[in-house]
Amino acid sequence: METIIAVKHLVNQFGSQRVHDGLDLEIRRNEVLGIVGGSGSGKSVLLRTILGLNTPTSGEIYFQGQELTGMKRQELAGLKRRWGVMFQRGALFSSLSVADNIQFALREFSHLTPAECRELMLVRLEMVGLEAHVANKFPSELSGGMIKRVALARALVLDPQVLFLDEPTSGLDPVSAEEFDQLIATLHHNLELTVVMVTHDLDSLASVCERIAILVDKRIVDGTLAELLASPHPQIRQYFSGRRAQAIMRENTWNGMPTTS
Ligand SMILES: Nc1ncnc2c1ncn2[C@@H]1O[C@H](COP(=O)(O)OP(=O)(O)OP(=O)(O)O)[C@@H](O)[C@H]1O
Repeated sequence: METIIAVKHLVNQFGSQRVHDGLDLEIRRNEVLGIVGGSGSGKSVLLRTILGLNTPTSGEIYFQGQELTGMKRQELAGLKRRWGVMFQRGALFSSLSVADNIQFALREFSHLTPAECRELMLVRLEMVGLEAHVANKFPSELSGGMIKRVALARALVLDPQVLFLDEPTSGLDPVSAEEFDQLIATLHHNLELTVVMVTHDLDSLASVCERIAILVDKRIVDGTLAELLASPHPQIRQYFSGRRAQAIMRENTWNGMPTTS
């Protein structure tokens, strides 16, 4: 499968703390990649570096073969318009209605008329399973699950090639989290989206992610969930050894899924 984003030889150091040390990662077109790792292992810093929100100590990021690091700001902004990002907790503008939150980037970056923007906004609302009347509400009037869906609609508004999700199911009850996972899987399938999600949610890993990149020893080890569960690496074993992980492994019946007992 074609590589759409490549991270090469990435080093991130804050003072004396080295978070990434020669990290390589390939994101393949049209896959759902889960990024996992223990608390403080550097998942957010990795995501922020790929998104251009953190300047790395050294290393390169490529998008469709073009090196982003060192690219002119305007050129970079043009390329990144093809990326949708859903930050943790939604990060909606609290003073704007749902409609205006979703239309924000459209107004800024597209040449659509206000009527066309509204129409596209309503299409995105429907895509994420929300009814049209939600458009008139404000973030404070929404449930946690609805906020996530609005944030997802906003991330999809410019028709991205790549969708980045930071802890998409955090704070949701198990039923809402499962529904959200299903929504992501459906959108991935219908829109042929490449999806990159940082998550602690083992259900999401099991049900949505086709490949998993785990941060260990300041670098990435990647594979399918089955491959990582079979890994002899002590930190990977430790990450997946909790009772919750064991329960998920028992509940799921993938072909060839090994057990770690
Ligand atoms: N801007 C910064 N300045 C200094 N240290 C930072 C900065 N950003 C992150 N760090 C440090 O880098 C390390 C990795 O942080 P990061 O937020 O990427 O971890 P994480 O894997 O996302 O953790 P969690 O799962 O708990 O959110 C942490 O020790 C953090 O304190």
